[in-house]
Amino acid sequence: MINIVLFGKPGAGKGTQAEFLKEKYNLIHLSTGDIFRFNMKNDTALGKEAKGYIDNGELVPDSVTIKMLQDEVEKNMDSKGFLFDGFPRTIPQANALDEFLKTKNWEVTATIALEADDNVLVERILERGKTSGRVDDQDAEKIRNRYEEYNEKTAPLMDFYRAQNKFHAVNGIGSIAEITERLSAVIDTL
Ligand SMILES: Nc1ncnc2c1ncn2[C@@H]1O[C@H](COP(=O)(O)OP(=O)(O)O)[C@@H](O)[C@H]1O
Repeated sequence: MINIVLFGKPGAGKGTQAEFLKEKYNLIHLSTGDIFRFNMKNDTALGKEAKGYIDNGELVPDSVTIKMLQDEVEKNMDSKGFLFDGFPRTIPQANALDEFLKTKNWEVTATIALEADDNVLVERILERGKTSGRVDDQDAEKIRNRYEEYNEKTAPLMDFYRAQNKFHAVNGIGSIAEITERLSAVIDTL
């Protein structure tokens, strides 16, 4: 069982890299952002609840997100491991994940951060916004809000995982293939 948390600011490339890593290591990719967007598109109760927060670049409340994530893990109990993308994003989420995995006799194996400069990331998001249809990708103020949420609520997770000796960082600037190689180099040591 190998459980990897992909970590990084909005636009860092977590989703792009997860697509390659899940094939290479035979992991289930759980992207909370993708799950929320799927629910919004299908207008489910969960989608309706999350939409206001997401469109404004705010985090969805922990209670909603934690429950959703646990349900997705439960649906994939026969997997060889998970690639968590966009979760945890707060300290309460990280604690909930640890406790939940413990009930299965599992744990977070490692957290790997994709690092890149804010200016590069904002450019990437605006570029993605031209085609993604994501409301939260198209407006500079909403993007700024996501960075504020990240700095305030998500950045403290680096110390949380460092304290457990589970934090690794790789340079997120380069070609997609180069970055997959850098991530793989870390995963291969686990
Ligand atoms: N773990 C989470 N906790 C709370 N809200 C979340 C979480 N994951 C995703 N969301 C919501 O979904 C939005 C989009 O998520 P995602 O696609 O992962 O964003 P990004 O490209 O900004 O990293 C977030 O801005 C937030 O509103």
